[in-house]
Amino acid sequence: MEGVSATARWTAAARAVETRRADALFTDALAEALAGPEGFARWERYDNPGTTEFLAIRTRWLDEVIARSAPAQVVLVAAGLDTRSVRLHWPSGTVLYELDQAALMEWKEKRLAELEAVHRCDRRGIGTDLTGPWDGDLRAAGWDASAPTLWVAEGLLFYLTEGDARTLLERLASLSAPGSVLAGDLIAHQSMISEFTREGLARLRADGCPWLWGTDRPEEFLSSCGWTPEQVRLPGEDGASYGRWPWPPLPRDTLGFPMNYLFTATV
Ligand SMILES: C[S@@+](CC[C@H](N)C(=O)[O-])C[C@H]1O[C@@H](n2cnc3c(N)ncnc32)[C@H](O)[C@@H]1O
Repeated sequence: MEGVSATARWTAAARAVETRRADALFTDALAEALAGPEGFARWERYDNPGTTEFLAIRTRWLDEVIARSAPAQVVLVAAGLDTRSVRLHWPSGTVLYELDQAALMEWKEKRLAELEAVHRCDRRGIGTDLTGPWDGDLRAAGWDASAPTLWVAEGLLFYLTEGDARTLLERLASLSAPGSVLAGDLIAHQSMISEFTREGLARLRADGCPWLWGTDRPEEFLSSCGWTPEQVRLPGEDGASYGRWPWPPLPRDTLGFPMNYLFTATV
């Protein structure tokens, strides 16, 4: 696994670390095996104050969005080594589509089979490039354009150029039947210039998986892509702390601090 795909092992390692805690916000029993030594090496290499805490909060927050929305079809846009198909309880009949780069999906299928993973929904993995015309691959896998979809773009948008992220979100909006929801995360532009993240950013760049952009106006960005923002939260804010965020929530215009936005939006 190379380039940006390898970042999936980093976030799997972060889920494994959370899983080991007595007060874990979720249990991902496969994360340790999926991360492997490479994932843990990256977890150490990219760690910044708040990074591991944020990844745990993000996972839990999106788990709750999924539980609340409970749509019949869910698409993990850049699924990486996510194991929600195994670890969440899905209403019967749920179809979960996982999109990610072909090499990653191939590796993941093989590893999940070796680990004898038992999926609790109808899971369909699709290898595709999210900067290309990927929706044909999704349709071919059985996705129903006439039914609402919950799209989950977790840990993806800042690895794309702003133009590619915009094209992707616009395409998701145009594909979405009424009642569809988009959930995910964005990084703040400030994080790209913060001293706190400088070393981590340089390491990501050196490893061929740089963060490419961020925005300090998440609501405006989502609206301009055809989405109506519903919830936008910084870690530590109401409903996005879980006792895991060690600092008070920072005002949005606190310059120089790394920040991540969690969001939901509707069409
Ligand atoms: C940090 S990982 C996040 C994975 C997963 N959502 C998680 O939270 O663990 C970023 C993922 O984006 C995927 N990705 C980045 N650019 C992509 C593209 N153009 N097409 C498909 N997948 C892409 C990578 O392969 C990788 O799995």
